[in-house]
Amino acid sequence: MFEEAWFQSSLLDVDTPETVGALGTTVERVRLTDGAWVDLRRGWISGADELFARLMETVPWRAERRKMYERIVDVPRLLCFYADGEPLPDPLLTEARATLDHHYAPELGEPFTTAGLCLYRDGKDSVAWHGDTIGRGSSQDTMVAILSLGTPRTLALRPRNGAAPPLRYEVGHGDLLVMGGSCQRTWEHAVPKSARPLGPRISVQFRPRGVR
Ligand SMILES: O=C(O)CCC(=O)C(=O)O
Ligand SMILES: [Fe+2]
Repeated sequence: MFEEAWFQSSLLDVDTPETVGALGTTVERVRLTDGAWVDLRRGWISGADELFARLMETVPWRAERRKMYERIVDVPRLLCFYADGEPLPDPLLTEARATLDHHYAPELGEPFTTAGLCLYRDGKDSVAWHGDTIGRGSSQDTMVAILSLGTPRTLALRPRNGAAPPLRYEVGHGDLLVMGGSCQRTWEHAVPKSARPLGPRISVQFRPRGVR
């Protein structure tokens, strides 16, 4: 139902063939404080309408509940996690990951092995301020590469020490944003709720083993 609304308002690129673009010099790096950085590659995947539709359809999206401040609350987005060694839900994501590995392996020193998928059904879905610090990201430099599909949303970043104002990146259909260096432990990120009626967004987070 909600995907129809999004397609009616977009029909962005139905005639464009699905392509995972090159990275190389198309990636723009923004250096943050404390050894954190963000890479941006707008329009990395073109012709991604069909990919979006396939993921909506084929991923076994799950609602989760979590304990927060002594209460059990609904997680405000749907989730699906592909562990190390599990096949990704779409061949285009496998190709995207191979392209990331080719570009980042020299700097990262290891491949991206897991994929976390989030579905933000509308503007009320969100992720609160956090760093991906469940695993090694709490103590080591690492990378988290995020592919955005569907409705553009704001990905906000702020330093944990409060020394700089938050940054806001509008991440759109087919865009790649990579958080690197110390970003998970020295900065936090969030996808804030929006008061505007928004269509759905899918985010695919590629992470190395042991980063969560
Ligand atoms: O949706 C996004 O782009 C970010 C998701 C995120 O930060 C997470 O799942 O850890
Ligand atoms: Fe995160």
